[in-house]
Amino acid sequence: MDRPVVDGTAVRDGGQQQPTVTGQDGAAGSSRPALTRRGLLGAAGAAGLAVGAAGGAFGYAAAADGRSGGPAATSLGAAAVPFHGAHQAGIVQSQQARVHLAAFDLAAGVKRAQLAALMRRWSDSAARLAEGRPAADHENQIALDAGPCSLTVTFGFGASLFERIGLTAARPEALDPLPDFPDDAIDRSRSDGDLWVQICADDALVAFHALRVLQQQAAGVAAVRWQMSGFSRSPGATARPVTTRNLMGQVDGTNNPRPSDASFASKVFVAAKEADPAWMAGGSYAVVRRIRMLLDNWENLPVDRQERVIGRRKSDGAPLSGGAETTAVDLEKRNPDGTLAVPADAHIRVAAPTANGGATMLRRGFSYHDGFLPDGSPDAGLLFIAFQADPLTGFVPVQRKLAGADSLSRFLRHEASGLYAVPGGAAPGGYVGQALLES
Ligand SMILES: C=CC1=C(C)c2cc3[nH]c(cc4nc(cc5[nH]c(cc1n2)c(C)c5CCC(=O)O)C(CCC(=O)O)=C4C)c(C)c3C=C
Ligand SMILES: [Fe+2]
Repeated sequence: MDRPVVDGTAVRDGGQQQPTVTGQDGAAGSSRPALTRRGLLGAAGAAGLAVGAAGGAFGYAAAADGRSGGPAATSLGAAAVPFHGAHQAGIVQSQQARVHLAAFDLAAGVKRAQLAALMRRWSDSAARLAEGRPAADHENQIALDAGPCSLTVTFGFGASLFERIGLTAARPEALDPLPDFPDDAIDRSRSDGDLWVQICADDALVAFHALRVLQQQAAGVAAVRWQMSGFSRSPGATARPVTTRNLMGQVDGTNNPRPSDASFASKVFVAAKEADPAWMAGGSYAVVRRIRMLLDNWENLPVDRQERVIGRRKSDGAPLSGGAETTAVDLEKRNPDGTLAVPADAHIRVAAPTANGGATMLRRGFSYHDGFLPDGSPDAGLLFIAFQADPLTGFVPVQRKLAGADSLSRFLRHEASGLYAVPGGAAPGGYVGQALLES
């Protein structure tokens, strides 16, 4: 799982700060200053939104204003991420506490126009829910009283979609199936899919509400193929902003690219002038892998050996070459006995962009735990999610190398896999995928 990448990160992880409305363009400093709950509503009003008529919006608005007599909504509830923008929300923002991933397959015979109507409906609902308003239809009141809780909804298209709606020529080459990697144990029934949705929020009810609304709105057009749920650290759980940990206990996300990096946008998003096909301008490609951790084996390994598997200290995430968590890794550094400080098969050495022709991706994974297997071992691990401008120069070369040379791989099983084209963001009044579906 990976490190928060925008200013909002620090806000979320530390949990002690004021609510924010986080800009979704990902540029450094794109997080807007803290808004009060009244300010949030004021901003919504200024954008021409109908806040406060009935249902969830009224409940939230009234509570926020203190008119309902109940306690005021918290800063966590009031935090909002705009749905509209150049890029979709849910990519550059720090991980929220909860995630639902779902893939949908189109019903037989569904035409392009029906899919366009669904994408419009989904986009409209995602925009409303991200503001703490009720969905336009199929509103079930599960999230009644709650604020938006940093809800983001991100939509993607799988390779199988294009032929189904007669748009084969518009399918990006970058959506060619991922290769099989050594030791993959992929369950295809929990992989792929025509449509992909990533729903993230800092509240479990808010996240499930969005999932249920989208599922019901798709009835007759698309049905759930697979669904997975995950979690990350809750805002306020730590005394100060810190990088989150994964279920192996490692500090995870330190060396993610940051929006302030000069190459960030070109590595993560498809540039408009290079977009091929053109409808992917401002978009990204999401690689999704369900990676089970063999935790019984891992936890039997002494901590000093665990540290050599990753190449970082477990206590604070500092590289074994020295310094603190954010100190640049020195891959040449040697111990007094002449051995490499970061071993040759350490995860961070094998995965590093310098070892993979500059391959870079924005990792935004979540932990999952789905109970215990018959042998008593946890069915738990990482919902690995990586965004990049091109998976052929991002995920693919790195995973190819990891599968052969990474000492972490003997503690992992890749069990499900998906690759999705994530179109650019929608403008108000538009919908995600419009440039494809109305081409
Ligand atoms: C193909 C890409 C990657 C997969 C799959 C992957 C799985 C995976 N990683 C961890 C834990 C950590 N990964 C860390 C760093 C790191 N991982 C990748 C890529 C994949 N990881 C990259 C590119 C990097 C950064 C390398 C660098 O430049 O230093 C770390 C260290 C902290 C950090 O920088 O994030 C940890 C810890 C797990 C547990 C896992 C599968 C379950
Ligand atoms: Fe990793």
